[in-house]
Amino acid sequence: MRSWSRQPVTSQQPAVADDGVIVAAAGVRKTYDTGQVKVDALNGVDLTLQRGEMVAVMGPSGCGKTTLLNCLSGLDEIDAGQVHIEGVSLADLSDRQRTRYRAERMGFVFQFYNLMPVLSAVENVELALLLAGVSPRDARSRALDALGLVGLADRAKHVPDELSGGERQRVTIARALVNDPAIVWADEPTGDLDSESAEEITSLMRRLNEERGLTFLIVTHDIAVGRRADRIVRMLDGQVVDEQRMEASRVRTSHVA
Ligand SMILES: Nc1ncnc2c1ncn2[C@@H]1O[C@H](COP(=O)(O)OP(=O)(O)OP(=O)(O)O)[C@@H](O)[C@H]1O
Repeated sequence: MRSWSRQPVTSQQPAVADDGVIVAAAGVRKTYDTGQVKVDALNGVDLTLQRGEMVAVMGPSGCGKTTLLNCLSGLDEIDAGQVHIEGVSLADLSDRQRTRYRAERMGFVFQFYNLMPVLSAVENVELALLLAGVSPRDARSRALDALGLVGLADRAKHVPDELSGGERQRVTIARALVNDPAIVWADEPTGDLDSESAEEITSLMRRLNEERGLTFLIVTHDIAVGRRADRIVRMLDGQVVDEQRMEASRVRTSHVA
């Protein structure tokens, strides 16, 4: 397998900008064109995230939250505007460079886990590392460390079917963390969970944010998640219409492990 390069992804730009801004988006537009209908999902979004922030994106169904997450993370291409992550303009990267950048610098958590059903928890967590050329021994050790961080060291050998919803989501968080990313994008991470598990997952993300300085952008309908964030960004009809700082949210969180 090829080795994993740590060089900047473009020659013109640094891989890491040090002004405290991790995400800078300006005038972002996205239109879905199905052939018959055009949907303006994002209508000029400006958004800045500071390194180490935990931001919740909220708003009614269909207002563009998931589209925003996909466009900011480079999963989807934008039609106008600019997105810089750590000073890197995603538009200046080839598909291959963008994929590599995502793998090296970003983690993802989705509502329905996206775990491989035939793989155990530790195998799910180490998979991306193995694909990136990390040796099996290192990958296993890092995956076990990540499972330890989310309090699941004793479930490493379990397949997803043998885990609760909250435990599965902790595996996806371990998977998102294992490459030591700069930012984690989470789309409805508590959407499939009962309220107790949702609270555990929210506390876990908060703890990882506070203890490891990990930046989170979380798309959510769950106001309990919003209350634990540093900031709630509210969207309507493809635009950011309001931002609310949650001053009291940075309190010590209980450990899940
Ligand atoms: N692949 C697609 N093709 C066409 N239209 C799409 C596509 N994805 C999203 N849309 C439309 O774009 C708009 C924004 O969708 P998006 O999923 O971003 O909203 P959302 O705020 O995340 O909604 P929800 O809270 O229900 O998940 C919606 O009108 C949706 O129907």
